[in-house]
Amino acid sequence: MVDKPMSNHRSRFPFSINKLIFWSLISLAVILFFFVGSPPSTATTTTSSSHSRRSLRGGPQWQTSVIRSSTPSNPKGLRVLVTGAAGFVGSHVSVALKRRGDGVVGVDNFNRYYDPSLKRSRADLLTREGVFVVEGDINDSSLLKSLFKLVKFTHVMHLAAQAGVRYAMKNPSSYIHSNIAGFVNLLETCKSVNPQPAIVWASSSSVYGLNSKVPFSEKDRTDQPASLYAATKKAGEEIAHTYNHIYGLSMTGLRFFTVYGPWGRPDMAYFFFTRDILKGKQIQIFEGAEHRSVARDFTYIDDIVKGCLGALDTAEKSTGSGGKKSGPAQLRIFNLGNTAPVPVGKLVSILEKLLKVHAKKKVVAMPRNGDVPFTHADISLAKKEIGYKPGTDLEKGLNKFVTWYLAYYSNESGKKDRLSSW
Ligand SMILES: O=C(O)[C@H]1O[C@H](OP(=O)(O)OP(=O)(O)OC[C@H]2O[C@@H](n3ccc(=O)[nH]c3=O)[C@H](O)[C@@H]2O)[C@H](O)[C@@H](O)[C@@H]1O
Repeated sequence: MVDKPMSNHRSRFPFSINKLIFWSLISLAVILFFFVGSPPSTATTTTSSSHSRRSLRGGPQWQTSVIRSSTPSNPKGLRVLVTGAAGFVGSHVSVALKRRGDGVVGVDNFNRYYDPSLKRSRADLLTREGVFVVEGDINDSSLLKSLFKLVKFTHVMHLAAQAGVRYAMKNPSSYIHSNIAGFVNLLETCKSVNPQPAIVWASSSSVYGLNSKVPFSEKDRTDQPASLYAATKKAGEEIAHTYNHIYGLSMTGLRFFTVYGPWGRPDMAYFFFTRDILKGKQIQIFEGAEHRSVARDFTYIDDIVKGCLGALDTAEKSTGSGGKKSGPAQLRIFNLGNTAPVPVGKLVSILEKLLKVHAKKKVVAMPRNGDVPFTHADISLAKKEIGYKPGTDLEKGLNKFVTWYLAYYSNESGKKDRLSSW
C-alpha cells in the first residue's frame, strides 16, 4: 500500500485557504472547550431545575449554591450532608431539615434502579425548598472532598444505598458498589476532615434475617442474613464499628422496617401492587411454610423522618480530627419500626378498599430469593434514647400514599400542580 503524496491534496486548494480553515477549526474547538465545558452527564449538577439550568461542578456558581444551601437559617441549626437526597427517605428528610432551619446539601447519583424521572421530580421539589442536590456518586472521593472543603458539615445523613431485597440476586455487584465501597469511601472522607461530622446512616431490618425471636431487639443475633442486601447492611454495621473504634467517628445506624408512603419506591410491594391493581394485572401474595401468612412491620415515612431527626439531634460529636482519634466516640444502633406487623394479604385488602378496585390475587409460596417470613420491631431503645414514637397505622399511611399516587400518575396538569408542595 502506498500513501498518496501530500501534494495531491494541496493541489486542490490554494495553501493559504487550507491553513485558514485549519486554524479556524482549532480556534472553534478551543472556544467550545473553555466556554461550554464537559458533557452534562459527568460534570454538572442541578441548580434551579434538574432538567434546565445546570452549573459546572466546582465552578463559582456551583460553590455559591453549595454554600447557600448548607447555611442554616436558624443560628443553632445543623449543617447536614444528605446522601441519597433524591431517594424516598432522603428527599423527605432533606425537606424536614431545611424547613426547621438546618443547612442541607444533597448528593445523589440518580441511578436507574427505578424510574429516574421520579427521582428528578423529588429533586425539583427539593430545589423549590432551597435544597441544592449535587449529581454525583458517593464513590467519587474528589467530589466528597470538594464538598467538605467548602462546608464544615456538622452531620452526615447517609441514605444513599442500593436497596431492595430480591434485586440482589440479579445485580449483586451494585450492592457491593454502593453499600460497601461507597460507604467506606464516605467514611474515609469523614474521618480525614476537621472537624469530623457525626454520621447517621440507614441500616435495615433485614439484618435480623432468619432470627425468629419476636419482637426483634437490637440485642438479638444478626448473623444469619437471608439476602446479599442484608449481608451488605450487616457489613455496614461492622464497618461503622471499625471507623468509630479507630478514628473516633460518631456513628448511629438506623434499622428501617419496610418504609412506605407518598413519593415512595416503585420497587416495593405496596407501590407496584397499587399500580398492578389499577391496571387489572394479577399480583402475587407470598405465603410462608405451612400456608402461614408473610407479615411486615410497615412503617410510615413521617415516623421514619422523625426518627432520623431524633438521631441527628442526639448524635454526639466525633472525637477525632484529621484522621486521628482523641477519645471514645458514640456508637449506636436503633430499630425504627412500627411495632405492629401486618400480613401482606391485609395490606392488599386495604389497598382494594382505598382504590375501590378488586385485586386479581394469586397466593404463591414465598420464593427463595432473600425474603424473610416476618419482621417486628422492638422500638423501646429508640423511644428512650431518641424520643422515637411512631403514630401512623397502615390504613392511615396507605390512604396518604394512594392520594399521592393517584395525583402523581394522573396526566391532568391541574392535579400535578397540587404536587408542588410536599
Ligand atoms: O425493612 C427493610 O429492611 C427492607 O424493607 C423492604 O423490603 P421488604 O420488607 O421485603 O419490602 P417489599 O419488597 O415491599 O415487600 C413487602 C412484603 O411483600 C411481600 N411480597 C413482595 C413482592 C410480591 O410480589 N409479593 C409479596 O407478597 C414480601 O415478601 C414482603 O413480605 C425494602 O425493599 C428494603 O430496601 C428494606 O431494607
